[in-house]
Amino acid sequence: MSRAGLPIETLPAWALLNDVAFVDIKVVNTEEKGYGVVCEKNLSTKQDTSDSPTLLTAPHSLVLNAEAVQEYAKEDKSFRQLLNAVGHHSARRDILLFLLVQMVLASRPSQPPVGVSNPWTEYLKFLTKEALVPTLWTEEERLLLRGTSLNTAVNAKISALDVEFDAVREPSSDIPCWNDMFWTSGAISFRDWILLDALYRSRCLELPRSGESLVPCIDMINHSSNPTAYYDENSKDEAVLLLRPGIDIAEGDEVTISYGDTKSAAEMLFSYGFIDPTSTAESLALPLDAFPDDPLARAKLVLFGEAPKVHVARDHGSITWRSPFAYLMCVNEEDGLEFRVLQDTEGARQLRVFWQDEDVTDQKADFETLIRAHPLAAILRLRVVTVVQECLQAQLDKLRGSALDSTIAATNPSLLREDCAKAALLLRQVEASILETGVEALEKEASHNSHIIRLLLQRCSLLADEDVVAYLGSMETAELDIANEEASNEAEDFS
Ligand SMILES: C[S@@+](CC[C@H](N)C(=O)[O-])C[C@H]1O[C@@H](n2cnc3c(N)ncnc32)[C@H](O)[C@@H]1O
Repeated sequence: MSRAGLPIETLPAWALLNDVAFVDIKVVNTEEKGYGVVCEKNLSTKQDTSDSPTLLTAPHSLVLNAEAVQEYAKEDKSFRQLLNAVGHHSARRDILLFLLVQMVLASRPSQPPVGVSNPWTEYLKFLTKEALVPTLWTEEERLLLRGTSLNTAVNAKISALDVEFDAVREPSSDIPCWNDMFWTSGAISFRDWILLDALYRSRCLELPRSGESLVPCIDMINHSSNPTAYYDENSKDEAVLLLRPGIDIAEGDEVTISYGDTKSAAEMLFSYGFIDPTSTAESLALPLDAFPDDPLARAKLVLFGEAPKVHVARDHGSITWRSPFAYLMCVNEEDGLEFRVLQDTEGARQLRVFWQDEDVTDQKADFETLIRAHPLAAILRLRVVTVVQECLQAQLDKLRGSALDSTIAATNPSLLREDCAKAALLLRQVEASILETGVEALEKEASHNSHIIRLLLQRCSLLADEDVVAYLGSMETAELDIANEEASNEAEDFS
């Protein structure tokens, strides 16, 4: 759907009409970040201990959240029909449906109306440049993400959006005007739905009282790791932009906020379409597969209830990791794990998990603590460390095995936008570096753990236990293989 655009120079007039107040700041076209906000005079909060100066105020009536969507629906019959047919699923989906209606209105000013115009219909015309989030990358560009933690996530998101678009389209066929838009004229496409999702994700704010919301004009503020401003809601429920304390900002300087200082490079690229190397937390999340030969794998996955992951983070060079599922994955019946299906008082069947005969269903994500009292705790922990290490190593191998140069060489360069290639390269470098440090740290942790186990076993004469000996034996063989490999690599070093 082609959306009409409005020049940014007309935003002050829109703001005036809709009670949005800009104080000493204005929206400009920046070089690389699309629109942004700059100061119109020098401002300082260095000396002043009074309240932070307000730079922008937007009335509560313009804050677009789930509640506001319900209010708009009261005024607009065709939107209400659409919302009742396919909405009330989540705040996000309701807001996307509202934006869809505004997008239709903005693109078909002379056609028979679907929906009622409101300030958002015009405001959308200022947002013509979409964030380059990977769901909007071409298929060729998405190949640049192979081997990164985003590869599966982006493809899964596109599939989920496809399912969601169908769920929106199907019931709308019973409403004549929407049947025409979605089916007969085909004016609304899947691409439009992807665009709306990207727009929402890259501009959504978390307000203290209104929750997940879009706020016109405050969504023009770009991100920095050294932000000069922050947003909030005041006592009149207006959304406000405030200068941070202890800030000196000169006329012409950009005013920035933080989009989240704990977001990883992959999360920043996924949600906002850029990676700021100075501000991303050094972390990544990888999917973790259950053991294919584990007879309890299905029960463990059902009980766990969310996609199993390994989270790795690096802070000042040292690695921390977290993977609640890895702990559940590494315990079995012989260790004291048991699944039972129990019937509650209303007759519903529930999957419960028992550890050492105790119902620990409520602690399913904390087997790290539960295993501590087990006589073979050190061995269980070693299993987990090995699983996590293998997960990181497999990801590193994937990343190295899909080098960016060869992907670019195999693709028609005119099909790749420079910004996408640059962002993919940066993501690959960041993730490879974290994975390398992670694999090294986990190797050390595994070898330290097996050393401790050996000492413990010697002390307890547990070496008689055949299973333990066999397990340690296989660990040792693997370690020996690595050592031999290293020795043969060294032999090629003629220096
Ligand atoms: C909330 S909007 C900010 C206004 C936006 N620049 C515009 O033109 O409408 C967020 C988008 O701005 C861009 N952006 C914000 N901060 C950035 C930064 N530090 N570097 C590059 N792009 C940035 C990204 O495209 C991001 O998805």
